[in-house]
Amino acid sequence: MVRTAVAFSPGHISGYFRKIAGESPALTGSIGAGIVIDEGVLATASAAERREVVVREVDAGGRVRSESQGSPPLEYAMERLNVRAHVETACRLPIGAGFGLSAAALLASITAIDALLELGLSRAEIAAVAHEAEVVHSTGLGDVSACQGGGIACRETPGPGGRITRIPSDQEIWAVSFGPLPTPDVIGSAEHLERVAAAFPTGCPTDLEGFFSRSRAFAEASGLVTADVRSALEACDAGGVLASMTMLGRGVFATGDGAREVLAPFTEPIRLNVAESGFHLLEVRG
Ligand SMILES: Nc1ncnc2c1ncn2[C@@H]1O[C@H](COP(=O)(O)OP(=O)(O)O)[C@@H](O)[C@H]1O
Ligand SMILES: CC(C)(COP(=O)(O)O)[C@@H](O)C(=O)O
Repeated sequence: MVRTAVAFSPGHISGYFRKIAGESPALTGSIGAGIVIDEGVLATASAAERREVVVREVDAGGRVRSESQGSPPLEYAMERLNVRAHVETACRLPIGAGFGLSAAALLASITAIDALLELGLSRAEIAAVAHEAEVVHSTGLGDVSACQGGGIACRETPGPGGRITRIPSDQEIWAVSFGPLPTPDVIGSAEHLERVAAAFPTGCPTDLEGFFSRSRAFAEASGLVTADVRSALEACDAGGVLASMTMLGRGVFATGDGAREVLAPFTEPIRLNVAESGFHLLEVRG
């Protein structure tokens, strides 16, 4: 039997963020808040002579919807660790749509590689490599920080070692995705970042409602709302449903009575729960 290690990381819907630029990738990141979600990325690592990554998007029944080879941030992380491995990732949520899957893929894959090759990395070391890969590849700023634990996470200082407060919640979250919004296009643009910084709300939320109101105010002031997102937000407003835009994706997330019904006419809503915990190893076989 081939020896494999399997790990999971939750994804993260960012509600609002502000880039904090530091002198190195480790000191660069974002502050802001988001929901760590129970859907994310499952990574399976096995021994290989080269660095190989297979990325799969699967449906609710586990059937493969799309398959591709390679993941630049993940290959960067393997290079940084000076290891070779074959990694397969699987996710049910769409990639690039603001569900923090690049960070989840990194955290799950590095955790699996660490177990497979018995590298002895601590959680903080896994998060540090994942965060550096995100920053270097402009695929995220605060998702790795958030996905170290569960809840509605408010990041008060940048980087995976930063100060984070977490509020647990058993409220259902409903999300729709109209397609990707490439993260590098936004966080690599000085103009976008300036507007995003000016839109940043003050203080950390103390409950889900406070998180939604801050997220929505940010989305409106950020200039990032697209026409399809606008239509869904207006429908939520008309139905008295708390909602905002998935940062950074062309999507909407909502909560409370009627959220699913209001979003259903747009495209199939996805049901999510607030995660209870962060990335973790599931098993080592063989
Ligand atoms: N499930 C995954 N497995 C491997 N790599 C991934 C995965 N999801 C995202 N990535 C990497 O991250 C890049 C997209 O990053 P980004 O636009 O930030 O997506 P997201 O919003 O889902 O985090 C992809 O091109 C790929 O290199
Ligand atoms: C919003 C974003 C910069 C990107 O998030 P995603 O597109 O999901 O990778 C996130 O990392 C954050 O700092 O809040």
